[in-house]
Amino acid sequence: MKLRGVYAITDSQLLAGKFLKYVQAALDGGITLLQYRDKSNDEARRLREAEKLRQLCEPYKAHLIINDDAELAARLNVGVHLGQTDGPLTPARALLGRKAIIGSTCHASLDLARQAAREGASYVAFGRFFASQTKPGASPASIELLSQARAELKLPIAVIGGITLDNAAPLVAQGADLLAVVHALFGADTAQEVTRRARALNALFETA
Ligand SMILES: Cc1ncc(COP(=O)(O)OP(=O)(O)O)c(N)n1
Ligand SMILES: Cc1nc(C(=O)O)sc1CCOP(=O)(O)O
Ligand SMILES: [Mg+2]
Repeated sequence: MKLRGVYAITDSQLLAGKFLKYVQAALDGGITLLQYRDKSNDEARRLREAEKLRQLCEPYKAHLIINDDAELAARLNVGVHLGQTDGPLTPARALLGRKAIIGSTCHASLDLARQAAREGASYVAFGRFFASQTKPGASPASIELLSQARAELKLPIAVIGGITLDNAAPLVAQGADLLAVVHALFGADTAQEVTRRARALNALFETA
């Protein structure tokens, strides 16, 4: 399975009232991964929404990833993204099986990425590369780190944090495989614009 392209991440506040419509629009735009990121404790709603997203993803062959919650991912037989305080990778891999996509937040640290690779991650994520409206407090990462990581790591590399159509090209040129975006996609005024932006971000991989 090739992990390359646009990695759309949901935001429950930003998508209020248009959640499924905008996700469908992103899928129409050809996203590779969709992350369900909901920071609430409403387990029933989280299960319902994640199930719906899995159904939506299926005909597009896009992969659903659950943020933070390996148990929910196991329940739905989909992937998970784990940050440094979201639980260890090794038991998540044992729980989800060898084929599951498991991502790991590595901030700006090659050491964390090496460790994630040893512990069975499917991809590593570095960020934030630019100022982020979604997560303004995220710690910064530099494009130099990205080229070092690319030279050393065999795993796909996701980049995140304030990524837009205007700033993403250098990240792809330095070896990013996955452009993880919230606002640059789902902050659009219309569903048609979500699709257009997803296509335009995808097109950056064709010229790289
Ligand atoms: C693709 C991707 N990269 C990084 C993150 C951030 O994960 P984390 O540090 O656990 O922070 P939260 O997203 O849980 O607030 C991510 N979700 N996805
Ligand atoms: C969830 C998240 N994690 C980050 C990190 O740096 O680890 S930045 C971020 C938010 C990404 O949203 P946007 O594309 O709107 O900036
Ligand atoms: Mg997390």
